[in-house]
Amino acid sequence: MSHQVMISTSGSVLLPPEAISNLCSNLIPLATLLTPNIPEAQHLLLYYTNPGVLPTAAFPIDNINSMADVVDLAKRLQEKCSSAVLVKGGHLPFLSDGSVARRQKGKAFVMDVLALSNGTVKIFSSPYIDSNNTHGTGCSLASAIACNIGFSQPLPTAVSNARDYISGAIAASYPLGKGSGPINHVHNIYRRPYSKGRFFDYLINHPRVAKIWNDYVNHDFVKKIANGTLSTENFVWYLKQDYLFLIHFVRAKALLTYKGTTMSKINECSTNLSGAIRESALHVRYCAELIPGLTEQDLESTPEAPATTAYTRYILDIGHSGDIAALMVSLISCSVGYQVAAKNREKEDSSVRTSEGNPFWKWIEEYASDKYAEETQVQRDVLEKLAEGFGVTQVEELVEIFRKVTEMERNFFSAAVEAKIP
Ligand SMILES: Cc1ncc(CN)c(N)n1
Repeated sequence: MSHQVMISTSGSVLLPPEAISNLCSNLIPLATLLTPNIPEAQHLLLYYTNPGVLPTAAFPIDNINSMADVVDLAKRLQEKCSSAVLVKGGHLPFLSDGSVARRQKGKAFVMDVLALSNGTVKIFSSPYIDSNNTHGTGCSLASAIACNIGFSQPLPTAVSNARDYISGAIAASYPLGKGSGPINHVHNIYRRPYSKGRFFDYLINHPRVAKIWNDYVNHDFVKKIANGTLSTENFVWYLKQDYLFLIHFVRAKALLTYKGTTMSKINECSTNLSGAIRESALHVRYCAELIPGLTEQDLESTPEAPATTAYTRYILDIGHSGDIAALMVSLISCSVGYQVAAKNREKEDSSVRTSEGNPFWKWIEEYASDKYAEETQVQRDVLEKLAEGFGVTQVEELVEIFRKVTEMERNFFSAAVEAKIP
């Protein structure tokens, strides 16, 4: 890793032109990622387009008027140098409508644009923190990304986690010395390994979980639902097993409600209870549509498949032996995973999915719906609030619970694809 500041936060050009050309010819070709601020990105782009004319002063940032301009800058620079490029927007906060905030900093977001060498672009956004103590932000961000890459995180995850770390470090900084104070690098040393409001993201990106989560939310079963190639028999097999699953899921939710010791917690948990009951009624209707004459009693008397037994008993066991946090974590992969899985398929184009005339498409619509999103959001909010008080060992135990249930979700989908129906 090398970190070289070309243009400081205050706009001073810190590298002479010869050094910039050296940087571009010798160092940048070796880099995995460049992390320029906007003036640096403009300087570098100019060098690549016309190496003979290197300005000695920074560009005025006024010529960037929208998010699209930053995306364009990142993409053009990425195309010129072969490494990925993260253009940092800390100098130029945006409003939520994508326009430049200029003097309305309180309402603004910091947007960073990552242009990857495969042509994709990712935009990261976080609330602008109004602080003078931002000294060393750029160097620390680059170092944190490098550390995360060292932990084998994919580049977008490494960037996202490093940004969280930096936001926490700015929020927890002190005005030390004269002028801009430093960010607080040790802000999370004795604390939790995730920032406020990001516990769920921490879970799904955890090295022991990430692959299983990805297999689950991009499972062939859901792909086959989305393109209509699943057999009706396998879909009905799944609906029956899922109906049995939901019985125990609702029981576990009831247990969660029981564990709530304040009226507001009881209220939040019971909202979700009715959501799961609504889901099971939907399954009964689906089954009756696909196989006329099939009743709720038929669903109830279906023998449980091993994947159903394993998953439901595990959740109920956590419900009996664990606390409210453990039970919430054991239930959240189920709720949010379906939403992500359905959304992943819904956003694909018609060459991969078939919504018209596809008897299973309603399944995608249900789990990608705003109603379902509202229900999952309530659960996420409750969990994030709880996560503000988790201890270090507790976090490790919760990761393991989440890993297990996510694996069981994946296995449940696999069982539905693989079921041999006579
Ligand atoms: C097994 C399973 N997981 C999740 C969901 C969505 N609540 C569900 N219905 N069934």
